[in-house]
Amino acid sequence: MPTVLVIDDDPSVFLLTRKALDGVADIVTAETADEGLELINRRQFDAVLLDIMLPDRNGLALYCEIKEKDRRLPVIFMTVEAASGTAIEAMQLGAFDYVAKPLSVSALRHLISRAIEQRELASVPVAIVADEELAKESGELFIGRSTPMLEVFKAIGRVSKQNVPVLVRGESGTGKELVARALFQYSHRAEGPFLAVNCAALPDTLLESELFGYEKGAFTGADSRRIGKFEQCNKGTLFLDEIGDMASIVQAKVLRVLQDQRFERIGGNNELKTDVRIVAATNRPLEEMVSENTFREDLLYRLNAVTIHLPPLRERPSDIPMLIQHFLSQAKVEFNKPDLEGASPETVEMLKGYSWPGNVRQLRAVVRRCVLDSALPVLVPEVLPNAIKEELAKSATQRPASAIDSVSTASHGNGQPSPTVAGNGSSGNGVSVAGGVGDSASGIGQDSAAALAAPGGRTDAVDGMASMSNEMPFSHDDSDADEPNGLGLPALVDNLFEQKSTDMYSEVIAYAERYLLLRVLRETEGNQSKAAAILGITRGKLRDRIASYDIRLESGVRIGE
Ligand SMILES: Nc1ncnc2c1ncn2[C@@H]1O[C@H](COP(=O)(O)OP(=O)(O)OP(=O)(O)O)[C@@H](O)[C@H]1O
Repeated sequence: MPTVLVIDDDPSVFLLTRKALDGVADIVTAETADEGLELINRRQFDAVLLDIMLPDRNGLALYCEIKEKDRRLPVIFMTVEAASGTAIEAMQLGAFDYVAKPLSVSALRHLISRAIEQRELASVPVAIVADEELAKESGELFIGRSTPMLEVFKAIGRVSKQNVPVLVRGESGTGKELVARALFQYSHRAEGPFLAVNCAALPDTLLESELFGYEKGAFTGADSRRIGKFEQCNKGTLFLDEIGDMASIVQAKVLRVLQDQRFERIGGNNELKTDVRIVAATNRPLEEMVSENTFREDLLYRLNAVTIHLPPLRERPSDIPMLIQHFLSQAKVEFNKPDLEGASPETVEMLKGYSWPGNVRQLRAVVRRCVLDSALPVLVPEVLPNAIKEELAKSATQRPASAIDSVSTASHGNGQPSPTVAGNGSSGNGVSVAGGVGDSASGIGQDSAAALAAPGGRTDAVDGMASMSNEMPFSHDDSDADEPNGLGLPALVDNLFEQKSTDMYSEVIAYAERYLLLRVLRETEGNQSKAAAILGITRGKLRDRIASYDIRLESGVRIGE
């Protein structure tokens, strides 16, 4: 049974708490701060109920001492005070909750049960570590290690130094503006300006003057000449977000800039020249809009010479742990939460399982909200928004049990392990580069892309998460008789004794290794990159091990004869 420490000099509180927690937890009591601290030094508690006004010390001061000993211990403050100041201070310090006396039995029972439950959930090692150092070095990182994101990074590398317009497509919140910034940062124009205009945010006439400027007297209210973004951005990069929302008159003018880099200010006769690279973004079906005559076909052809597609987050769940770590680390620094340790394995699993309709922007918002809401140093599932819990609960009831076991993996026709097996249904071809841009310039290859996304240390925590989320190999129950299920280990050892083996060590290790490889490859649906990440070995080493155990990635992951 869990144990709750109640520190209060009012014996009636002991009685009440005992009644409230009957059958839920044992109670240990202390009447002074010193007595309470001494008990905490001697033994483990699952929650503390702490009075603010103690005879020998202020409860808030004692709270800080308790946290030094055990920062995961949930502490609930009690007070008779009506002033809001202490409540605010207590919550700022990271108290689990704050209740006013007189206490209600049922509310107290509920609150302490919740604290005990969270303490239990938070008592596991964190799956993802919130790392202040990462936040300091990361700045505006563009994160991704999934195959489609590596394709995006490679495409940025291929085209960033080419002076061509780029069209970035993808759902809202997938990082289209980050692509535009990366294209700018890795271009010859990096010393020039980068300006962004959201075409959907401005009415048509305002957008036109924003982009092209106007002369004094061009229209009522134009008291002086105004320089537009195309002029301001000379020798730089202009990001036109939501280009599908641009009115046709503005489309025509933008087309002219794209064709010969010339334009006039509104109300002006002088033809002006500018040298601007345009990166445009949209989530709208521009081809359909062309057939409906709401978007100019010639502008679409000009813009989509190079197109970069950003995949939605649900198609690249392997990026989620790294993104969580990035946002957690940032929030830890920004919200000044030095005690924040990270996210529990269950929380990470839940975040990985959600569909993220708002993509990375939504994930960022959720992580930040959780950091703000969490009273414990470890983010546990309880702090997740209801929308996530509800969706996961719904999909858990709908998922057929057999789905978990089905492994379908691509392979080369020759039956050899495929070096690039695509998991989770994503094509791995997130980027299409058309016309005018050769393959020669490859500024950001796989390695630099990973470096761009993942400064040192980050992957360890992510790998730690992945391996923790798996079952222990030898307890895995696998009914397929052709494959080792780990359960035969004791029998194997017995057998080897019987045979008077002189090579028991390598035989047992080989058995365990084969089982482990198979289990992890099943888990990743044959995706070797993911498997290598989970195992904490390089892909080369994994390929080598797969070959040496003759594991074939065919319609299922199998170990050969
Ligand atoms: N891969 C990523 N790594 C780190 N942060 C990301 C990533 N993708 C998106 N973000 C963050 O998510 C938020 C939304 O990104 P961004 O504004 O680039 O999306 P968008 O696709 O342009 O959205 P919209 O279409 O709504 O304008 C930003 O805070 C951005 O920094």
